[in-house]
Amino acid sequence: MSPQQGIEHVTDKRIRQTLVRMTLIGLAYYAGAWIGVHQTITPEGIAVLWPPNAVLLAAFLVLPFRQWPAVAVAALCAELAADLPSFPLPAALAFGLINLLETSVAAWLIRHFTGGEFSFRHLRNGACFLLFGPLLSSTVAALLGAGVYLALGRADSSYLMLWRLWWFGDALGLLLLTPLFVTLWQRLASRHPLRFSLAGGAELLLLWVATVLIGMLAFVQDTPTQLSFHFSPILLVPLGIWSALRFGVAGATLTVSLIASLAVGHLTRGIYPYPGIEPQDAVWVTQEYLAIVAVLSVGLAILLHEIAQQRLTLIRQDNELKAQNSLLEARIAERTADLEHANQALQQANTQLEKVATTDFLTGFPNRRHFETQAQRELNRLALDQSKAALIMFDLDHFKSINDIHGHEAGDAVLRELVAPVQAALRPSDLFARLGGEEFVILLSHANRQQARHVAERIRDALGALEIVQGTTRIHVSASFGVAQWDGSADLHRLIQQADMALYRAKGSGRNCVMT
Ligand SMILES: Nc1nc2c(ncn2[C@@H]2O[C@H](COP(=O)(O)OP(=O)(O)OP(=O)(O)O)[C@@H](O)[C@H]2O)c(=O)[nH]1
Repeated sequence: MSPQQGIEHVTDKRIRQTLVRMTLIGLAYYAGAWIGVHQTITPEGIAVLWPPNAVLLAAFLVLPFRQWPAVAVAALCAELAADLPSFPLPAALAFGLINLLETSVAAWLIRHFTGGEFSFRHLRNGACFLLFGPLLSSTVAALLGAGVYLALGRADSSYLMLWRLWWFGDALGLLLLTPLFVTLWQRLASRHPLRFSLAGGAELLLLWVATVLIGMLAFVQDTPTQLSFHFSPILLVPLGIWSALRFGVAGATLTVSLIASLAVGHLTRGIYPYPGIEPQDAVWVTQEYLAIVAVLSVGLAILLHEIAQQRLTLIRQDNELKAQNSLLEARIAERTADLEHANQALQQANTQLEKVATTDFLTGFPNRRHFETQAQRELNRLALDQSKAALIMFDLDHFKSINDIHGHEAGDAVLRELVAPVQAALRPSDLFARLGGEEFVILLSHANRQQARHVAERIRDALGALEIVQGTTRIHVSASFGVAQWDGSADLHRLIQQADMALYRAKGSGRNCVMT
């Protein structure tokens, strides 16, 4: 299908739809007018309710604005068809225009103040309908309609009486039938027009059977000789409430319509419900009664629907909130895990950094800086205890020659391998560090000069026995030692200086010896 053909197809479909709707509305309007004239007029000539305007208002409420002119034409034709046998053309035209004005103004105001798609599902919509429909538009239309009646010269009533007749009939028609038509229209247009369970159907049947039975008794003016119990129309109110509670707006509008048809059926046959009052007043009271039943039942149904909707919205919002909460919790857990991970990595990096900062990279033993910190702390502790300590410094002999002869790598290997025998000669509490180059230092806690000298000799022997294998070469080393006794007050640097001077003397005395 080409785009042009597509557009034509859509246009044809719209025209067809509009024509079908015009026909349906015209027929419904005509049927309403016929029922209004033939089925709702009491022997006193009072039209209890006027249905065609309810058809028109429902159409204006549910159809798009662009279809309003078609609706108006259909309604006008139907009005003329219904009126012309009994009224002259100008009067029929005037009635049609008044009805159109009443319903279109009401629909425009209702839709303007409710916004969006209209339905009897919100209290605001119900209130706007009540205000702008039966209360406002019908009142004003009745002023015009009564004027036309008076102008025709056929009425034997006063203008005020004619206005009241018109208003009550119109308003009651709108009140009882517009919610029914709108709700049924929307039900039929929806995907699931009828959703009924067997139990629900049975309950509805019971409700309507009860309504018919009570209605047959309630709208009859009984005399004391008939029944000792007076069936008042008030007995039907609980049934209206029942329908609202159990069957929503659709059920309530149908039940109210059933009650209305029972009431109207009796009134038109000259049977009046209220004992002791004039027939005309009984009609007024019945009209008021029907209006109250309609407002109560349909209003309650709308209120319940709105509460249920709000409950659903709350549940949905609550679920969304819960979902967002769990999402948030998951994110927080994720972030916390990330943070813990980062924290661990940071701690590892810190430990690594601290190790690098305090360790000699070649031997893996404390470096000078770390030794100085540790040793100073140890001396402070020993000073408090008034304990002894001694310091050994040793330096490999002719290390330069090892580097020169065997290479720097071999020199490194010597430095690495001497650590184990030195450590083996020490206690775990002794502090051993590489000061730099081929120079090492040892702090011996609780040791005097003599004990330190023994340790130094033990290390010297161990180093002398050390054989470092480099390929085919075997390297032997010796070291010179300087020992200093801590005097308990001198600081670490002075102690190192004294040991260094002793070491210097050892070097001067031919090396491979211990000097104190
Ligand atoms: N392989 C190697 N050599 C080092 C390292 N640190 C210092 N040296 C070398 O150690 C040597 C020290 O030489 P000197 O200070 O002359 O001392 P010596 O040759 O041991 O002579 P005396 O101490 O007087 O017996 C230098 O050649 C430095 O380059 C190191 O980490 N690895």
